[in-house]
Amino acid sequence: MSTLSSLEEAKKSAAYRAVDEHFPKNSKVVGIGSGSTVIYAVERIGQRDDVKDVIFVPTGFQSKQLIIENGLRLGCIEEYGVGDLDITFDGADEVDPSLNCIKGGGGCLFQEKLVASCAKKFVLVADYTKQSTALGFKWIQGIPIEVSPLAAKKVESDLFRLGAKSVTWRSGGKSKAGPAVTDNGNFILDTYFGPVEAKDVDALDKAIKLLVGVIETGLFNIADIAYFGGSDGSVTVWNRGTPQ
Ligand SMILES: O=C[C@H](O)[C@H](O)[C@H](O)COP(=O)(O)O
Repeated sequence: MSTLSSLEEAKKSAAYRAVDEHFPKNSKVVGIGSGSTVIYAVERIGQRDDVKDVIFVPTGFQSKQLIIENGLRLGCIEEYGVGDLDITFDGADEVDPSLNCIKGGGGCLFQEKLVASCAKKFVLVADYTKQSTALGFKWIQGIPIEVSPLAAKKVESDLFRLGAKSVTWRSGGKSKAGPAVTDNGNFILDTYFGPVEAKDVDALDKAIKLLVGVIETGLFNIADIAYFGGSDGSVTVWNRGTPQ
């Protein structure tokens, strides 16, 4: 009998199916995202017999460890440009029916967007709690925005001017006094704008990116397909361009 909770089972079914349906034959370079769902994607990839010569590019410390622990070949994003990765698998914090998503709940948004931007295909894996009608409807802790520590105060005031309802400096929690520090040495401002309609996501992303001091936002509009595991073991698939 499985010892996984139904939420973990949901993540696992989504990740396993996404890998089974999309891992490219004869692939050379594959991007690996971060978070708790992508763990199952890497587990499934590690079970394949055609990955010995494939290079896996991580999106931060956690995914680097995942690649190593699953006996896969580790690469680095510094070697690759747009279109050089065959595919990237990654998790998401909230996804709308147009496949816009919020990412960065685990603080890995910058490297995740970088690696996804270099891939020919970007596949999301998530559990059913991430399916949403509009970004910010369910993920109310705010869009993660990675900022240079030097500019955090300045960007915070900019974000309020852009219409943010709240800006929270992500904390290091009990294990670190002061702000959380990303794998890139930056801070994260979790910024809540209220629900963002799909047609407004791009404009909001661009407006935030223009602020001096912003490294990257957790708004992504580059996914090709999303797999959501259900609590009953089912998997729902959302495709770009197909009404959900
Ligand atoms: O920074 C973290 C990433 O964007 C994750 O992919 C995202 O938070 C989803 O994580 P999980 O699969 O644990 O829900």
